[in-house]
Amino acid sequence: MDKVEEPETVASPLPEPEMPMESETDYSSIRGKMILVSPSTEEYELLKKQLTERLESGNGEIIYDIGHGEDGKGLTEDEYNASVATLQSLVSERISCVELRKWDCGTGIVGQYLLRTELDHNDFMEIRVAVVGNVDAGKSTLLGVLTHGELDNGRGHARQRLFRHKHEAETGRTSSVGNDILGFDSMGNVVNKPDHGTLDWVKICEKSSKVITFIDLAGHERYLKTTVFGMTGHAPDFGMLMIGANAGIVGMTKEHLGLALALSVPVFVVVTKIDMCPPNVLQDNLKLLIRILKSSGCRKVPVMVKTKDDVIVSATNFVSQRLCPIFQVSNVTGENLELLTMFLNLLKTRMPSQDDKPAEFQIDDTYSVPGVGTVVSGTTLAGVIRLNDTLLLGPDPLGRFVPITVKSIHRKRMSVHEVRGGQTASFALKKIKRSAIRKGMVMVSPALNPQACWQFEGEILVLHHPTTISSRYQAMVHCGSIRQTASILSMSRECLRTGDKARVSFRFIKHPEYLRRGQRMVFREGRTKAVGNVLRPEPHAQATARHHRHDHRHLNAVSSFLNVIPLAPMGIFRIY
Ligand SMILES: Nc1nc2c(ncn2[C@@H]2O[C@H](COP(=O)(O)OP(=O)(O)OP(=O)(O)O)[C@@H](O)[C@H]2O)c(=O)[nH]1
Repeated sequence: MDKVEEPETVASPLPEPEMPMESETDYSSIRGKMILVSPSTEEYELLKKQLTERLESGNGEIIYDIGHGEDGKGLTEDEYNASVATLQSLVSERISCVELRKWDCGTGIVGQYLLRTELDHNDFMEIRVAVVGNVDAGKSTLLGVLTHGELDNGRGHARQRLFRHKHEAETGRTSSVGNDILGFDSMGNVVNKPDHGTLDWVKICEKSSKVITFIDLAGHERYLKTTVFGMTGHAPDFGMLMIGANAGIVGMTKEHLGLALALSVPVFVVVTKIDMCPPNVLQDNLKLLIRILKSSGCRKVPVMVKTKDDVIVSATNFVSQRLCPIFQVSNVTGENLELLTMFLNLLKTRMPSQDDKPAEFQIDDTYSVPGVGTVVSGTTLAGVIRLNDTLLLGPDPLGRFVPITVKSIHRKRMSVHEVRGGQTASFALKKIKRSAIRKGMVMVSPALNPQACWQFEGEILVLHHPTTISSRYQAMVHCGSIRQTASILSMSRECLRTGDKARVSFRFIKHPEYLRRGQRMVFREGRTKAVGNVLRPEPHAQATARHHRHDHRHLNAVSSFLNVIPLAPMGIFRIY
């Protein structure tokens, strides 16, 4: 296919060396390229210590720059080789050291290595990617191709494999939202090996150092409730927005992009079907996409990912910056799929494990498994939960929390002894009926002394409402895995219209919930949408109002998203 002329893209920014770490040790004496070339014994020890610290703070994985000295110059070939040899000797046996790229920066050679810790066979890093986008964008096909390693025929071949697998896996599923997994070993190789079309999740997890879980949320408007629940309740690290090259930005595309933006989930875009799209159509659709991403509402920096260098730059700057990488792929010819795979391999979780914090687990589903009993699935938000730990489960309809013991733990259907912050898991629980548990409940360490609340104060921004919202208005609150109708008790303004911001006091209508300050929330009913933060949960006994300072920045950013209105196809604000 003819390459499409570059539309008004933003050039890939030049790679920045990683920021120096905050550390108690003074590393200034080893900050220089020549040190890695031939370090003294003392310098070598400092390098080793620095590397260990960086790996720890990077959750077992970092990208190591070679040749970025203080003078900004690169290395000669010999110096580069000596530096690589030093690096390889610095890392222990259990750390893989893989060259990502090596290039001449004009003043010499520089390079980047991926260092990744090999984990025990029942441990792996976990990245959750929410897959959003309109129906027919090629989502099931892409997931089928990525996870089964076989290209599509353009008539649904890859999709069939995925569906068959899903059907077969049905009995062992751990979440009501469809999931697919892609495992990478410590060297960054894909470990998925379908056996007669079927993927064994336990085998994948055992061989993986990193597992990408795709949370399938894309689809039709009538499933928007599920999409919102998935984006709030499943705590995705990233959003993958799928767009068909021919169709462009249609249907739910903007709605899903807006939702990710409102919830501060970094998004990358995958444009599929480039093999069957006339170049001028592709170019027009990309132009519109870039215009939307760059609009004052989104304020993203779109980057067309065309080379391995673009992948590395995008992946390393994805979390901290406003980058929005855009991939253009074909599931039929396989074009650029290797770039997307490499990008997925380099993604890092946004959720620190926080091992030293008290355990917190949010429940997003419950099951009754024959022979096992009651099983809950969800995400560990902080701390470490081990087999036989006793946690407090609640709140029940009366706002109580009851002690509960963890009988067994599964991560992606694999039996494990513990689970930590940022990881999804399912627990078999002792002596409790499934009917006593509902989505939105939590299991937390007794040290947290959890309190349930019927009421809370939030700060919201109304993204769309046909008329005005006033007190007693009711809508669904989505907050973490909580999904319950709440009624407005009072507001800091008399009434709210599209674009208004206010402090609002809410009351749940059915049962109390466990909320934390600062949690993101979505408030919606039909086409009415608002986003915001929980400012102050009000535990039963504590109704005294306290003054809080708020951070208005995020709401302002989302607020300016309203400027996208003129781009909306029907002239209605359909974007969060
Ligand atoms: N030529 C070509 N066809 C593709 C490509 N990707 C998907 N298709 C075809 O497009 C059709 C729709 O793909 P799906 O994967 O079902 O689309 P979807 O977004 O998952 O749709 P839903 O699952 O219904 O939400 C299928 O017939 C695929 O074979 C591609 O890159 N090139």
